[in-house]
Amino acid sequence: MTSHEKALLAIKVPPAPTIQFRNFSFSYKGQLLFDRLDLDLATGCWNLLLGRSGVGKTSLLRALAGLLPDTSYSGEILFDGKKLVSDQVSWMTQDDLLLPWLSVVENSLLGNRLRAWSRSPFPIIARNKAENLLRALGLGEHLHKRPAELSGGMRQRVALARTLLEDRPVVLLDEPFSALDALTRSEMQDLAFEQLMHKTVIMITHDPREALRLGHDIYLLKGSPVQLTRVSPPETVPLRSGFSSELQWCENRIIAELSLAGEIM
Ligand SMILES: Nc1ncnc2c1ncn2[C@@H]1O[C@H](COP(=O)(O)OP(=O)(O)OP(=O)(O)O)[C@@H](O)[C@H]1O
Repeated sequence: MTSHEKALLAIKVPPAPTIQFRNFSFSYKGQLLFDRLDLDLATGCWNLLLGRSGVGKTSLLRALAGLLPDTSYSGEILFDGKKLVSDQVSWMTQDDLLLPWLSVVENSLLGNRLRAWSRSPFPIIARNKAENLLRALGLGEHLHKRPAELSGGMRQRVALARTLLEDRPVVLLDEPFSALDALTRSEMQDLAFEQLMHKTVIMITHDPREALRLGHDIYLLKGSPVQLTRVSPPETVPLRSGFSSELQWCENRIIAELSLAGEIM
């Protein structure tokens, strides 16, 4: 390996920043979705968001990604006490956004390509890393296929690979495992959890059990404007599994909290 290649591999991702919403209000077409929200998200942890469809979960991710028009919100979202800097956040949206004319590997490296890293002296390293990750995601047989040749679950895994390869300190995941069968879902959760160790992850799910498996912190979004309730999962570390009475109790509590507020997911 050349010294240039060693230098590239030695590049460290900056540590996950603290994230604070301060007095954050957001309206969409006259509907006040968030009203003076104050929220501190745990750094280097998985923060899970649950709530009924349309309550405002994706809007919260959009706000974190810096994608809300300036005129639509007030208040602040602070990363280590400052405004968002580009390259801090990667976002896996509900739609996989794969480009139909690119192969699986090329789609997974889209971020590199857009930043013209593919013209850097190290395209082989990036490509090898992508191919290894895609193999770990069970896509080894499909590296050179186009998205149209893949199932929904496979496409979702390519989108997950692209997000993981971005290697940003803050990762936003909008229902990343929803198209997967139960076994693949559990395997992909394990892999994503390992890959995103020490990053701040904010993930939306409709599945209380998934939230309890992965979450260091769990937030329920209810009502309009949104009220956030924090639910503490069991003391054990994620990836929690099995059917312990404590997990069952927490799952029942989440469902009860959302039903009490008339929230049906
Ligand atoms: N850019 C936008 N385009 C369309 N609708 C929006 C937009 N931003 C906010 N909204 C509206 O804000 C509300 C919250 O939407 P949001 O997508 O945040 O909900 P959600 O909780 O993520 O829903 P789901 O679980 O169905 O994805 C909805 O009524 C939605 O129509």
